[in-house]
Amino acid sequence: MAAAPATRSREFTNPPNYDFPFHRLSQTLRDPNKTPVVLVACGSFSPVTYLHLRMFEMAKDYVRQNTDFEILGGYLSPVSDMYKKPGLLSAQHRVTMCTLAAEDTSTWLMVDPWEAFQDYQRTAVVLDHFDHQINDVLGGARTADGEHRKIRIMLLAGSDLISTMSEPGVWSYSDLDHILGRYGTFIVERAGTGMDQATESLARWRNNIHIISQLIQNDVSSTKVRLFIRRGLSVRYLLPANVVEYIEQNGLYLEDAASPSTPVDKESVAGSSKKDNPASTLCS
Ligand SMILES: Nc1ncnc2c1ncn2[C@@H]1O[C@H](COP(=O)(O)OP(=O)(O)OP(=O)(O)O)[C@@H](O)[C@H]1O
Ligand SMILES: NC(=O)c1ccc[n+]([C@@H]2O[C@H](COP(=O)(O)O)[C@@H](O)[C@H]2O)c1
Repeated sequence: MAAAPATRSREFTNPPNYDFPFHRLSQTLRDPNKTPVVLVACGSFSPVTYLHLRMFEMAKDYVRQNTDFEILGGYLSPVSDMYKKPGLLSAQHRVTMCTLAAEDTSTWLMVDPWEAFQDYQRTAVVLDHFDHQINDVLGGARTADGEHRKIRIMLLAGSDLISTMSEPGVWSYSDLDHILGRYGTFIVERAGTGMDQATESLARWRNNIHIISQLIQNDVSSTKVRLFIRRGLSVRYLLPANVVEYIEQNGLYLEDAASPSTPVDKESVAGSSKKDNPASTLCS
């Protein structure tokens, strides 16, 4: 297993009026023999879909059947507007849609707006922020006997995101070592990205990489949802009903491109390409 990298700075910049959400975080470990874990999914969520929410359920099943972890909570962390990805609606709308989705469809998912409402933050820093809030500020978890346990933060991602970790220039080595060496990840298989390709060159952290097969293939993507809306097609049952209503009420995604810097014809129903994404060169 890779050696844990040195601890980073614990200085974090919070957006104005920021409070870390923990109303659904369990801080009691049911099984004292297990390692408490919180899952964090980073992404655009423009808009959030049922697939984003299902990733957490898939991870929960996987964890119960294959690991000695116990999941105490899950977070969606929408990326900052400064990420400037094509189709990225304002953070305000994306955070609201994620909150509507999580509150309405789940009992254990929360939305953390920390990353969304400030300058772009690298994923390694986002995970450090969660570690700080959950372990340093909230004090981690306790067993039924009152014994303290540190909660492990782990990244939950689709295989397309993980495959970018093998692309030159997108992630720095030290960030990868921090994310995969110190925290670890659950990778949900995604149509169009082979797992071998996705985990190519990440072998040194293999003990911290858990691969989850999609037993029911579902290839909903935010790109397809945006395209459907622009074409006047229904997106009902691809995302939670209250999110569909919010999109309709606010007339979202009707414009040709949410990002003025990127022509809309770079998006296709087949999915967005990281290579076309100006935000994809993000090494520190
Ligand atoms: N259908 C899916 N299967 C597996 N993982 C998914 C799926 N859709 C999204 N994810 C994962 O969810 C996370 C957040 O994704 P993101 O917000 O980029 O959604 P997206 O649908 O890929 O968006 P876009 O189409 O705008 O690129 C990423 O880790 C991504 O890999
Ligand atoms: N170097 C990095 O930290 C790095 C590189 C690429 C993507 N990411 C993150 O991955 C997520 C990608 O989201 P999308 O799949 O919507 O592009 C975002 O949260 C982004 O911040 C981080």
